[in-house]
Amino acid sequence: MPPCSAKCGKNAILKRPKTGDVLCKECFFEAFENEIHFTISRAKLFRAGAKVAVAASGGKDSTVLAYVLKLLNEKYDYKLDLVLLSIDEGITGYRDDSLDTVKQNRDDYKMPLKIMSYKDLYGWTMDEIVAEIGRKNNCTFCGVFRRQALDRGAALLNVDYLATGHNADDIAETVLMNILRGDLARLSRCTSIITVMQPAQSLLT
Ligand SMILES: Nc1ncnc2c1ncn2[C@@H]1O[C@H](COP(=O)(O)OP(=O)(O)OP(=O)(O)O)[C@@H](O)[C@H]1O
Repeated sequence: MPPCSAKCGKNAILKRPKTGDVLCKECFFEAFENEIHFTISRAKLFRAGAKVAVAASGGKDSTVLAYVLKLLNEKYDYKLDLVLLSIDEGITGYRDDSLDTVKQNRDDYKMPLKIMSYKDLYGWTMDEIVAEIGRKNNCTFCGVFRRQALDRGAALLNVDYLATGHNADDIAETVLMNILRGDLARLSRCTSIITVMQPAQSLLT
């Protein structure tokens, strides 16, 4: 293994495609957290005292998002009130498992958690919808319902911002999809690895 590019004396464990740096675990964490802090502070993403809902799916992206926002909030004293917001689509064997991870995030990061379910909001679980309409286009319906559920959850919690987690692959996929659709307006807006939105705005932006 080559030595860490940050010259900390340790051996590197990974090479960052973004910069070409080879880094040890500790220096990668530091570089990653510094970049996110730089993005937040340069763009003035949050105002001090704001309430922020982290959209928590239990997957890796939103788990990292919750972790890093909590860490930076404490380290740089953003003065944010952080809460977790999860949507239970009612997909047996999928979301029920990942909600266990979200509950673990709640306990580990000591953040309040609000779970909103399709059943409560719309009267149907996703399993019931699929039983009725079949699997064709079910992901499209589910995505639209989820975005609306997140907006409604954000309004209910009276938050100022809703933060969703996305990685570079997600962004590349979105850019390619927008190119294939010829959607230049959306293409030009796709710039950040963390998308932070006002709850009143559509999550489709
Ligand atoms: N059921 C959900 N409840 C709350 N937030 C969600 C839910 N599903 C997705 N999100 C939010 O939207 C982001 C992008 O979701 P997507 O379905 O693309 O999953 P992903 O890229 O695999 O992210 P993750 O690894 O966090 O699941 C998530 O990181 C999360 O912030």
